[in-house]
Amino acid sequence: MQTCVIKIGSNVVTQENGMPDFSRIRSLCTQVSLLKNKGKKVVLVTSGAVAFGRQHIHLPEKINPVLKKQIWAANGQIALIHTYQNMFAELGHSIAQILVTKEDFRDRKHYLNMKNCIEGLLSQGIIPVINENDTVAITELMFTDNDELASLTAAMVNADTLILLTNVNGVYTGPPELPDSTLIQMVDQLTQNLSNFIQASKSSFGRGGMLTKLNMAKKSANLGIQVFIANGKKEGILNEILDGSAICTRFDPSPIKHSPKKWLAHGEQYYKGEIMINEGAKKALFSNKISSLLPVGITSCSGDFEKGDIIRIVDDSGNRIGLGKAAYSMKALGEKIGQKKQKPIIHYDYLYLFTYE
Ligand SMILES: Nc1ncnc2c1ncn2[C@@H]1O[C@H](COP(=O)(O)OP(=O)(O)O)[C@@H](O)[C@H]1O
Ligand SMILES: N[C@@H](CCC(=O)OP(=O)(O)O)C(=O)O
Repeated sequence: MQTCVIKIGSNVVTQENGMPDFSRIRSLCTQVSLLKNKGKKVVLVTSGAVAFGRQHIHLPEKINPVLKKQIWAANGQIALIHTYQNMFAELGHSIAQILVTKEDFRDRKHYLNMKNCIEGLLSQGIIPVINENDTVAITELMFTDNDELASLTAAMVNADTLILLTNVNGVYTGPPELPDSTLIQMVDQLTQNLSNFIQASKSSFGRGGMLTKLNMAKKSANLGIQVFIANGKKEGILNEILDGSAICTRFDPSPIKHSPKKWLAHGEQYYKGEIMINEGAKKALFSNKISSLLPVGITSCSGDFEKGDIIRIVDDSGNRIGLGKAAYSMKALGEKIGQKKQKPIIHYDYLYLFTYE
């Protein structure tokens, strides 16, 4: 482990009665500090703004639930980040707050700016502490939950490890509280689909539940990032993960993907246009040879994309094939469709095929 993104769930930073769990947060800060002292780079993604805010701000029942969440998050984020700031300061570390929305991952420029900032912080030994900007991120602008944000962050900073800390030891074969349920300790490419094991239940402050954790863990592992879903309430868990003794679920990583492909892997909700390709182009993309996508293999395009936007590729039956970064705009492509000897619309380095998943 060299660069690690650690996601701390709402139910890790709160007690069962919903009050902030300061001793747990202190323990995690101490554990992170130990990792840093061993030379590891650590990025934290922490939930808890809503849970912290709810403790201090009492709102009338009739207020719209979305507005309630915005108010609690806007208030609670202050206490949450101060808690981390004070506790890390006692351990001799500086932190930085980064609040993000999905929009920041959509645009390659925003994405690279954010990536540069986080890398800059890491190079100065500062711990980036990330949360979703819940005051602006509502409905379709929202990440599924912070597990998705953590997984996007791990891909962005080229982390080799992603740790999703929650209140159970990992993924079980049934409800974790039932004696028949067993912990799945290792997941790899050959492991059968686990989603049937997951119950819809989640913590009272959490959002996505175990299913998002599972999906995000699989996606990250496919990009070459090793993932652990582990119990953040367990004392010394980070050190146990580091020395291999943790009782948790580990997702074995596939070979590492090139960095732009990692950005694209999470881009399915962000694409701005779609291009349909013919059978010959499909064969070329899926062959063992490194192939960029050329206009000659394109039969039609739709949407409105500019150079640098993410575009989705479909085959002539409309099946989704992959995503890519447009090398030029939809307008420029319109004049080249079906023509030979034109510049690739998607360069191989910026092409992500869904077969990787
Ligand atoms: N098969 C399963 N294995 C493990 N946990 C499960 C499973 N099915 C449902 N869960 C529930 O998922 C919860 C964790 O998800 P969530 O509440 O979103 O956590 P967090 O707030 O840490 O993101 C656990 O507390 C557990 O009750
Ligand atoms: N941004 C929200 C986190 C929501 C969320 O994803 O919670 P969780 O499922 O516990 O990680 C907050 O800080 O309250």
